[in-house]
Amino acid sequence: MATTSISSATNLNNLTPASSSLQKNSNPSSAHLSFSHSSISLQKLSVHTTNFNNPISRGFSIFNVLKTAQHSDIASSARDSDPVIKSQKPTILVSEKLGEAGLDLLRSFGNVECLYSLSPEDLCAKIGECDALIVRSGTKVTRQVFEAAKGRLKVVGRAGVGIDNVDLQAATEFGCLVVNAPTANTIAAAEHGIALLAGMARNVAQADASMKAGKWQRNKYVGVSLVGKTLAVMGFGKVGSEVARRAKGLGMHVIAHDPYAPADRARAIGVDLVSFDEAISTADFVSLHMPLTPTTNKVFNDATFAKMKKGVRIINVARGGVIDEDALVRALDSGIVAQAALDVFTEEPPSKDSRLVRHENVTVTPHLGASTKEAQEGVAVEIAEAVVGALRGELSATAVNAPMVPPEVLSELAPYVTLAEKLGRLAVQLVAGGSGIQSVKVGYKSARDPDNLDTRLLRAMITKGIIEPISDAHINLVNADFIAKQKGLRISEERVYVNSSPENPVESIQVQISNVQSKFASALSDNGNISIEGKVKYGIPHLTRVGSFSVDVSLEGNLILCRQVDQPGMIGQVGNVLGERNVNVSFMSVGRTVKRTKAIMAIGVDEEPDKETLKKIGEVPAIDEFVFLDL
Ligand SMILES: NC(=O)C1=CN([C@@H]2O[C@H](COP(=O)(O)OP(=O)(O)OC[C@H]3O[C@@H](n4cnc5c(N)ncnc54)[C@H](O)[C@@H]3O)[C@@H](O)[C@H]2O)C=CC1
Ligand SMILES: O=C(O)C(=O)COP(=O)(O)O
Repeated sequence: MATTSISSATNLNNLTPASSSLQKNSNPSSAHLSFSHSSISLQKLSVHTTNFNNPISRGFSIFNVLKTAQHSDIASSARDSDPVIKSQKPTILVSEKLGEAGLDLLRSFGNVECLYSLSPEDLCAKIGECDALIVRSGTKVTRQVFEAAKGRLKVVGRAGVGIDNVDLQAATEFGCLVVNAPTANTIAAAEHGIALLAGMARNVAQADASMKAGKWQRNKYVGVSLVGKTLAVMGFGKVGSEVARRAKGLGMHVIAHDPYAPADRARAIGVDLVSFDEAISTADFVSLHMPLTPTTNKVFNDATFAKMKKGVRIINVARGGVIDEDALVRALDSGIVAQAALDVFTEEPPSKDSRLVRHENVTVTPHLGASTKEAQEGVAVEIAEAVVGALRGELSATAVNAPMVPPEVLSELAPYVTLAEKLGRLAVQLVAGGSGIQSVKVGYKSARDPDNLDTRLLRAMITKGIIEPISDAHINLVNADFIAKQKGLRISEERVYVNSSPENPVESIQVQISNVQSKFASALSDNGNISIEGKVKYGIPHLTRVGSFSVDVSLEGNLILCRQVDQPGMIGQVGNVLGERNVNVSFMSVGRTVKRTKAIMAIGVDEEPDKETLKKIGEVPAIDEFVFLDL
């Protein structure tokens, strides 16, 4: 039995329903939940629907979890010719140049707008109309962008590797998935690194400029050889290891520093993994291939240059920010660094009078590492597939800020995901006004080994079900844990082994809200928690227990729960009230603990009964309490 705590709770005032209990004779208008801190009422429970002709409209894809609309050629040509449907297609903004093959793929799915020179203000003004944004390194996707999107932006696709230009924290808070294209430009970046290494060693750029200025300076541009020299690769990931492989081919001795790289991968290429200090102090050439993170920011500075061999040469095709550029100018001036070849800069483009760029021992290129035809086509397709997949509700293998849930797990969990959300929604509607929700316990009964049951999705959906009806938050797999934590909601999970078919990932899900009053006292179990339980039957979510009462109703439409004295004729009496008011009953189920004592009646209704109808139900003599729930 495993219990996972998500967050510790403070008081969750903003999850406090304001309405009071729905005990018998209460004003039926209170049958409609309203909440003290905002104007959100039960009406909010009708799931937000944008409804383009694809599944993102259905609230949770990764978001609503599963793809429901498949993309066929017929469907897409119909969409293209119908102006109404066309306007319902997702809008994908491409803010930097992207390869045609990727654009074609995007166009087959959504309305694609390519706007390549948007100012930050223009981007913020535009983003509220977009479902997806595709950028390269030149667009800063800041918190302001996510704020301006007002919840519409679902995916940011980074057509490349580095995501340092995207505010990931803000993306996560706003429930926006960020995907990148991590593989298609690896070789291009590695080749550019090698080009800079060899070009720098032989002064190719400087000699070229000199000749174009009419000079012939053979003595000035004597270079250094690469063979037998030591190259330190800093960051032994995809690009770094390809640089290492190529440098070995040039006869260099290659060492690498990477705190996270497996030693056997390095050994396989004939590279020694060493400490940071050993790498920088023994190398003749230092090539940078780590990402820009708070840890790597300006990691090459006065102190680290001072540890390097005099006359060292530096190549940077990673990110400008890993170098303190003023310190590099000082190291170049003092001769510690003989030469530098730089593709990337702290500020891009750097200022025209940048001392670093103008330094005679520095070779520069304008962030061209990924800029080969082949890489750009590859990156464009890689990112287009990831963005389209995300918009369809699939979880991308290249998601940067969401847990990976493989497609087979997603499809298996689909009905349980709906069950989880509905149980969350139902449970929160049972909380009485004045109660602050702090702690939710979720129990999964399953025949599966805990390692074989990924509950993140279910937990996210329960969180969604609990929080969305009573706040403005839109919750998905990306932001569920963050928002729960932010709201002081602690969700603990418990998996209980049951001896049933392991074919079913989950036998039942129980949601308990602790330490609260309930507006439907019968929903409280013996331990005082609001407790409901559900199962998936024939692919349809069912409510199977309320408090200590067994019931069996499919979780569709609206639900009235009544507690009454278990006696003949109750179903008929309530049915009559509803029938007279033209409210169609879709199903009914009665559950009791002991014969002829108390029973719970669960009534599914197609229409929402008006106040008068609810009042009349309350007036049926044997009914002790009732509650109307919007699923
Ligand atoms: N100039 C350009 O056009 C391009 C630049 N890049 C940049 O190159 C860098 C590497 O890209 P990939 O190899 O694809 O990424 P990667 O994620 O495969 O490799 C990065 C490696 O850096 C390592 N690392 C992290 N922190 C480190 C630290 N403090 N010290 C040493 N190593 C550390 C990681 O363990 C990882 O192995 C990224 O910053 C990316 O943005 C990538 C492609 C094109
Ligand atoms: O992929 C990366 O990290 C790059 O730096 C490439 O940047 P770009 O897409 O060419 O602006």
